[in-house]
Amino acid sequence: MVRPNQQAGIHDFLERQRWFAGKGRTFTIEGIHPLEWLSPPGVWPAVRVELVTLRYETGEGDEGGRTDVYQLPLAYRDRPASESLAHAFVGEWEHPELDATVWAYDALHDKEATSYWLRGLLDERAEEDFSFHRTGDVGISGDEQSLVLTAEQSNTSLVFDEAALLKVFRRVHHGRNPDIVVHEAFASGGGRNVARLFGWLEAEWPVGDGGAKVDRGDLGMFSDFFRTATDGWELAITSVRDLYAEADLHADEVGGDFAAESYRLGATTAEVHTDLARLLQTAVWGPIELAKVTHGMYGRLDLATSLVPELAAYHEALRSAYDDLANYPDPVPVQRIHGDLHLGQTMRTVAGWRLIDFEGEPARAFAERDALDSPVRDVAGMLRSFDYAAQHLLTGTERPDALRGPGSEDHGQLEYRAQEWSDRNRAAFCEGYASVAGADLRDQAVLMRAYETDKAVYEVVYESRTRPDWVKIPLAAVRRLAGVDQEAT
Ligand SMILES: Nc1ncnc2c1ncn2[C@@H]1O[C@H](COP(=O)(O)OP(=O)(O)O)[C@@H](O)[C@H]1O
Ligand SMILES: O=P(O)(O)O[C@H]1O[C@H](CO)[C@@H](O[C@H]2O[C@H](CO)[C@@H](O)[C@H](O)[C@H]2O)[C@H](O)[C@H]1O
Repeated sequence: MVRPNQQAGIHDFLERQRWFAGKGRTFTIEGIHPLEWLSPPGVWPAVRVELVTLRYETGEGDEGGRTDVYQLPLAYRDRPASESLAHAFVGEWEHPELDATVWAYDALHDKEATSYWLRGLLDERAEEDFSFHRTGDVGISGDEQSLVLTAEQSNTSLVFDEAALLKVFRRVHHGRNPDIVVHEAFASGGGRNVARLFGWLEAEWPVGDGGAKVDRGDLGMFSDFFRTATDGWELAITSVRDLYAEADLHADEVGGDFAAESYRLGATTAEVHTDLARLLQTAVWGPIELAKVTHGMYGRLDLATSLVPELAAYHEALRSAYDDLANYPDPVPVQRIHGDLHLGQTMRTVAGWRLIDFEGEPARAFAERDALDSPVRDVAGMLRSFDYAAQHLLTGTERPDALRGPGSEDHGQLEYRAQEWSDRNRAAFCEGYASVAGADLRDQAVLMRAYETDKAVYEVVYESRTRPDWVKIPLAAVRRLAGVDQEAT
């Protein structure tokens, strides 16, 4: 039974979380299913994972009536915790099993609670409805304290002693999590460009109202933590800032030129694709599969146009990119890919580039996320990302000083430089990719245009929902891809 205080506390807590994808939509909590306790009886905080099923009552596009299951690990205390946990407070309610009034906190922020996850992995703990699986030596003792990563995430990640990372999946589903499938394939088959897998936590829970049917899925993944790494997005935008600071210089003349890194990142991406093709399934698409994939693209464009009316003006021109793909005469090799590749999914370590987060686009149905696809989708995603890195400072609140007040006449010049930075790094990435793959994907212009269009359309919806100031960036790409602005690629 869901108690009113519990329901209200969890509802409000979800709405405040960066990782909650249902923000701004009306939803009700349909059920809360607790797993077995992680903590022993009689110990505070009492800790367990609770699975919250919610239903969107109304919504935009395809959201109405859909249900989602969110993972909420809770730490119950018999009195309020210190101020430092205030941001993780979920609510206060009567707890019949604990026979007490409890103060509930998000357990992942509570250092006294998170050791149950690390110990669970090291001991390969198994209970009736959850089990930890360890795939190798983690190299830590189990007494390490956790830190929650502050990165903007769709999930929540904890670092133990800068040695192990636990990513707790917030939206859970039946079946294997694609991130674990890919890391497991690399762990067993070799391949150096992704984090080493240490293990995962899996569970089962009833579907709907506790009937006989159960879902079985992954709740979290443990991996190597790259302690020396810097996020690719941060590195790229540092280079762009350097360029703006030296607006009289060209992209190849400034100290922070990024092209050599973009080239290496292209080569790493091609290596990852080669490994994925070697380790997991591959296939070749003919006309039937191309009709299916373009059907998805037309559908996403129609939905996006209904959500963001500004797209209507480009609708027909964008469709032509998909028409060309639907009529593509040659077979198209497909394989497992990353699925949501952008600079924020890359990390530069001292030993080279690494790719993270193989879960696919957060807005996509889980059933579609492990579908085979062309590597061109990932390359197109990265090309979009270089465009974002170059453009985002010219947009909204983050404009550099040079674009504010006196001197803002420089805007045209900075726009020109931004385009130059984007072109230079997009080209370097493709050349690096070709150096390993043996083929330059820019030569596959039909595929490249269709996938880049699909991504830009996705981004228009993503930005209009999450960062309206930034929607100009993908809209500019939409105009270019529709042939309205004849800029360089
Ligand atoms: N193996 C790793 N080592 C160090 N930092 C990592 C690692 N994996 C992820 N991160 C950091 O965590 C952030 C979020 O990771 P990601 O897998 O993209 O999570 P999400 O799926 O929640 O978006 C990344 O932007 C990066 O800063
Ligand atoms: O990292 P996630 O899996 O949560 O991906 C989502 O969020 C991304 C933003 O953080 C979003 O990426 C878009 O913005 C990036 C800059 O912040 C840019 O580099 C990407 O090219 C652009 O697509 C991603 O689309 C979304 O799925």
